[in-house]
Amino acid sequence: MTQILFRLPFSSKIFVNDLNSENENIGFTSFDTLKQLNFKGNFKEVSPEQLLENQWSSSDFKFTLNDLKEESEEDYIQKLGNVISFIKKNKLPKLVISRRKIIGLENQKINLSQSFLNLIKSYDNAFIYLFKTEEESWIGAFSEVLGKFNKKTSEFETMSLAGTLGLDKEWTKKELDEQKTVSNYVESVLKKYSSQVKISDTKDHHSGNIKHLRTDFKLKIDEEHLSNLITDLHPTPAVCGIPKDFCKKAILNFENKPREFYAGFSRVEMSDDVYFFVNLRCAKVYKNAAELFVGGGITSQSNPQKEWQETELKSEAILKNLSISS
Ligand SMILES: C=C(O[C@@H]1C=C(C(=O)O)C=C[C@H]1O)C(=O)O
Repeated sequence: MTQILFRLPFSSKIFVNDLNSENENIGFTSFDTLKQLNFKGNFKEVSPEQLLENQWSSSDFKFTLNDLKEESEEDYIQKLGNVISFIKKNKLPKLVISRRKIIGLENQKINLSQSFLNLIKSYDNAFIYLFKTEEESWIGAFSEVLGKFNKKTSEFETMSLAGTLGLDKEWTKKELDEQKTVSNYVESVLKKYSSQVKISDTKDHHSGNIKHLRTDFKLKIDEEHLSNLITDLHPTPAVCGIPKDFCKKAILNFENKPREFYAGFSRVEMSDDVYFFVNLRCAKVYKNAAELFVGGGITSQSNPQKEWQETELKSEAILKNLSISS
């Protein structure tokens, strides 16, 4: 059965699609935009207790991950060395590279309903979701907004989110430049849609054990331009790079497999607002394993060892909330 559970940022309500209508008010688009997955049904609120009455477990899935071998730290660090040479040669401000961390589940299972509830408790500011179809299941929790459109006021909001450090560390030029690249890109796209774009100061954005730099943008747009604007914005240099198409090709060459829904985006239509969230801090769950997708912005200033550690830190966002048992 194709079902999705979700909770919007700063909300206490959990929704499930009720399968009773043909409406498709929630869906996901893959990073390369070639795959779309929409869920039918109206949204029905459910309580945590109701969720736990009918628990989703990885042991009920039929799909398995065939190749459980993951990219080693050594291989990833070596690859990042090549990425940095490529960035220098092509004078790229930034290129986002990712990997998959694999958690094998030999004689173990993940209680996905409980994991979803754990994520809700951990991340008040995040969009949290869990879905399963006949072929795949994903779970994710992150707070990066690609767009939020209010149907009554026509106000559109987005953010530039980049740069990653532990909570106790001080920002350096590397992260400030990296985030500025994203802000400049977002501003240049938004200016095509309005001459009045409001831009906030840049501030810290906390996400569990790490922090990012964030700038907010607001403007008014015609509703008919919403989907073009989203297509224009995606993928931002927070998940891809500059120039966009050149970096998309480079990502395909450097990464071993397509990103699927990782670094793509979701669309959630509620009565007043339409939300688009960047799908980061997420995992694809199989009967025998979970694949955690993690990446980071690489620049000519990057230190490969630190970039590896950054992906390890990011993987904890989901990993420490997975309810795994034998
Ligand atoms: C690419 C990821 O995160 C993105 C990249 C960041 C960075 O490079 O510092 C920070 C936040 C996200 O926009 C990820 O979580 O996998």
